[in-house]
Amino acid sequence: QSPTDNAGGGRSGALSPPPFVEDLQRIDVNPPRGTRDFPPEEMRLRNWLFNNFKEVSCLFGFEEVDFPVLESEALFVRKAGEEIRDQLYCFEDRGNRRVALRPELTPSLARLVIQKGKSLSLPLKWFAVGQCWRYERMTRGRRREHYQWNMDIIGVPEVTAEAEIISSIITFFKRIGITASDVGFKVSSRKVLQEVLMRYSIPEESFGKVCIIIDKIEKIPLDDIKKELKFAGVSAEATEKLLQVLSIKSLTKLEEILGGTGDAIADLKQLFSLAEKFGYSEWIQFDASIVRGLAYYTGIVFEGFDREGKLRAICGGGRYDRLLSTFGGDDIPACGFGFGDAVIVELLKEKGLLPELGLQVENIVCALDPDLQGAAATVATILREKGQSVDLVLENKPLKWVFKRAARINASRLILVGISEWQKGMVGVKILSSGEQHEIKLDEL
Ligand SMILES: OCc1cccc(Br)n1
Repeated sequence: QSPTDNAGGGRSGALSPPPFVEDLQRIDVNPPRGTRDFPPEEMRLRNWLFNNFKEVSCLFGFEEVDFPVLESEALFVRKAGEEIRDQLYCFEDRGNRRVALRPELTPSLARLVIQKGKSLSLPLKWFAVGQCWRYERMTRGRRREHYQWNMDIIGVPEVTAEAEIISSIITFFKRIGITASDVGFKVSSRKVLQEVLMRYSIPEESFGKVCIIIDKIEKIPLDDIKKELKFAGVSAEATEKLLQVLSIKSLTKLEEILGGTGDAIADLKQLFSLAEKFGYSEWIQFDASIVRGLAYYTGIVFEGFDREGKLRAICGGGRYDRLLSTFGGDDIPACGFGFGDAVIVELLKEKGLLPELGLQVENIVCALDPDLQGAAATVATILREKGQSVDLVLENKPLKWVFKRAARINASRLILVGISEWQKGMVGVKILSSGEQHEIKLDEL
């Protein structure tokens, strides 16, 4: 709509709609179900959070990457019964291609690593912050999108990689005021389950599916878990053994049950020893029930939890040494984590740790006379070219309005462009915190 179309609206304030609009239905001005807008205040908090994600990633020497939000559906169609598959936001595009809004970032990362192939020098330390989607029936009123911070180390088979990425998350928590009294990490290894299943000759290809069933152990009745395990080919005896092992909370006990020769125990012992050296032992504990809900994990798995038990898992991750070969690539050992942007904000609210993030502008510049609007623009440009932020008053407004806006935007200085000062090549400056007022030359701004 151009300004001249102003049908009946006054010079100031909202324009009344032109005649043809009346017979249109007003659109729904809310964002689509399960999605969020980020108006300025929410966007400041989001930027604060993401800046901490990125600063920690760079502190650990990681490089930022990103991928399309839209991916081929084939990237996510794993057959292990994962919730992330059941809730895939997928459709057929106008070219009849099956596509999906990514529900996570790791498969895209794996795709890019395969695509780049031999041109990459390992190890890779990549991070990303990206919006991920799920299509969940709104019966539960949950969100359909969130932003995930991911850090991944590709090409390191040793547990030092897992120890490093856990250290990065703890560094993040400490930066934003979260302590080991607020949050802990439950750590286990899928090799624990694997060693049990192998003793009962459960085929390797059932492994991912069994883990997904076990991951639901606190979400559905135990009888349903047993039924699903039976359907997956796990005998009643094997199921009982599995459940017994899953209740173990100490490495010593686990070693008694599994024996001290397997990789599971060796990996976990090494991780806890490295935790000591990194200085974060108080943050982590062994918990055999942790399997995580993604089929592709093959080793150490972990999840961050709030010790008050009020919130869902804050973050989670683990080792995934076989993901690339599922896409036809050569396997490269890898581990990483995902950290969503919603639960952490709930935790910060709970702990009274949300930062105060008001708008801050250094200068508000105002012409005292409509004929000086051009002069005010000149002053604003001089200040901006010096790297100073300026809110330029763009209309002829009473001073009362200007002071009110200056307070709302937390301006430090009010620059008044008046005719008498301007004729001397000067402007009026008012320091808003002290009220002190003086005239200065333009080159002293
Ligand atoms: O935590 C799983 C997940 C994936 C995509 C979107 C949202 Br909301 N949540």
